[in-house]
Amino acid sequence: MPYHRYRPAHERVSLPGGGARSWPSARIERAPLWVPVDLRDGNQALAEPMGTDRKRRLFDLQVALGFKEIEVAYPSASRTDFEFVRHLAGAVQRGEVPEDVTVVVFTPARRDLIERTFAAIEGLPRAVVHLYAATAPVWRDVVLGRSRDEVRAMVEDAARLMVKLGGDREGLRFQFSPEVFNLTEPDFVLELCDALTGLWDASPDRPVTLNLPATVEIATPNVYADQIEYMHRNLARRDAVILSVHPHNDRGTGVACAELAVLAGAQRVEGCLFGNGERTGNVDLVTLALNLYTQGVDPMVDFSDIDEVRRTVEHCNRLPVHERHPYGGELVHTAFSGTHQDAISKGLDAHARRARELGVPEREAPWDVPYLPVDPADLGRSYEAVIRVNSQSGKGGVAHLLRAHRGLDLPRELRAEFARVVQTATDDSGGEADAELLWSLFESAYLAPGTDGESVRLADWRADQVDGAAGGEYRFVGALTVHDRPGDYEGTGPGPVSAFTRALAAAGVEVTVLDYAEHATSTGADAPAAAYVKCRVGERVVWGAGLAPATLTASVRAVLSAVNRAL
Ligand SMILES: CC(=O)SCCNC(=O)CCNC(=O)[C@H](O)C(C)(C)COP(=O)(O)OP(=O)(O)OC[C@H]1O[C@@H](n2cnc3c(N)ncnc32)[C@H](O)[C@@H]1OP(=O)(O)O
Ligand SMILES: CC(C)C(=O)C(=O)O
Repeated sequence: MPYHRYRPAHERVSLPGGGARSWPSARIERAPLWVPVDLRDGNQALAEPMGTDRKRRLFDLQVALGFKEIEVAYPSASRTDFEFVRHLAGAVQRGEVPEDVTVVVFTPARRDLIERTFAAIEGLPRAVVHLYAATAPVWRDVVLGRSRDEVRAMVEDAARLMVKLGGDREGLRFQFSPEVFNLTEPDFVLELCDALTGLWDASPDRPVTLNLPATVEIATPNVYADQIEYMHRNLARRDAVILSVHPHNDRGTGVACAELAVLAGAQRVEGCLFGNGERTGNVDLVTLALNLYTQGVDPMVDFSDIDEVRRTVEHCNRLPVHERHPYGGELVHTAFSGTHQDAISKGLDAHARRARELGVPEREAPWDVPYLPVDPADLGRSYEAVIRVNSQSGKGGVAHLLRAHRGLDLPRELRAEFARVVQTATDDSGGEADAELLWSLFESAYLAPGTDGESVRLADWRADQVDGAAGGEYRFVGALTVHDRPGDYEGTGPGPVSAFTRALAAAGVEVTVLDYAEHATSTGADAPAAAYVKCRVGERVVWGAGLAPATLTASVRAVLSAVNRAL
């Protein structure tokens, strides 16, 4: 590959004086103003641009999520976009749009198109008109065919026209974007931006937005951060400027660029939900906002039902969101691999314990669960999807699903044993074992023994305490069929389970109980009981399990399960 055709970024952009920087040691402690541009920049990247219905649906979603400034159209580009702005003007007048929401419309620096843009926003009480022009050398030379001075004149003419058409209109503000800011000479951008804030008479009461796009990402994010910090330090009328950024994602570092830009002084970030947009997309606002959220900073937007947001965005864009997309992808909170599942399962238990100790609901307790940077419940997701089992899963994941779906808390050794049963099944199928399949594997491995066709069957049994016996002896009496030979047997022991093993011994089946556990499968007096026993049966050591309304019955079934598994 002829890599020598490409030039490194430091040869293409350099800051006067090398660029002083304070951003490396800064922290983001509050959310910038997020401005979704899905309805303009995102829309212009779609094979089938949105009509009014889809645009309105996405706009309403963005309002509901809490965005306060929303770029809605390029009204001079098409009738659809013009009409959408007219539609919104009606919606605002009907009170359908909250008063703290401002719409932004986008225009190139061309007289006819600017006039059309102003016609579109007629009657809108609050709006930002966003002017853009290409300023980077290649664009000046190749696209516009204009020198720096000619570009400056073009931009200033456009800016003056905007003042003429709406300069004294209350509720109207102006925005400027030097296209491909990150490839434009810093002194030229500064010159243009300062000229515009002068021309538009930017003031703290009526600030101008200067939006500095990484139209095409060309360098590592630290370079963009330096460029933004340079502007932040050198812009005139800084207190009358809202410094905004608009990163694209050509190098896959749009999020990093936006975050470093905010560290460097940006106050506003334009992007799209789930990163739709030209080529590799605009920076993803969902990721940015939730990155802040998971640092304990209020993101000022609400993604508590992330799946609904994703579905709406997919519907409006007619594009899928990748399953691995940060925060919102279908699989991002799911672990298939054994050690991750084990850690998550232990982490969720520890979290529940911590909440109990602190006396707070689980949703309020500090979050520290391995492999899950965010509590899926905060995004409207259930824990059910967190652990999914396939052949790469281990005992932790298998045990978690049995506990979550069936209330079974298997002893550690039994977990390992059952995990091998599951792995054999998933290795054979090559697929996933969902909660239903796990249950049926557990049933046939542990709960089915003792039914018809098994080596040892038990019918009509009783286990009673023997009156007056020292230490409270038990007697077990039952009809046992061993290898198809029926008989009535009894045994006594210090507990009902040992009395049962003696009855089994009387029937010729030698069983020693090595370990035992039991628990209720849910809360409440009627909760069915689960019992687990580890037995030596002849030469073999096996686990058995039993479920029943009463603990004693569950224990007897567990012993029978072990015996039949061994035989
Ligand atoms: C980085 C960005 O996202 S920029 C926004 C990009 N978005 C879009 O282009 C979507 C909407 N665009 C459109 O519908 C059309 O391009 C229109 C209606 C704006 C203009 O259409 P046309 O007049 O047919 O021009 P065309 O689409 O070929 O655009 C190229 C012309 O625009 C000029 N141009 C490009 N950017 C600008 C600008 N910011 N200001 C003024 N003129 C510009 C080019 O120099 C070229 O002019 P030329 O024909 O004299 O060489
Ligand atoms: C902000 C505008 C000009 C834009 O969409 C870009 O540069 O990517």
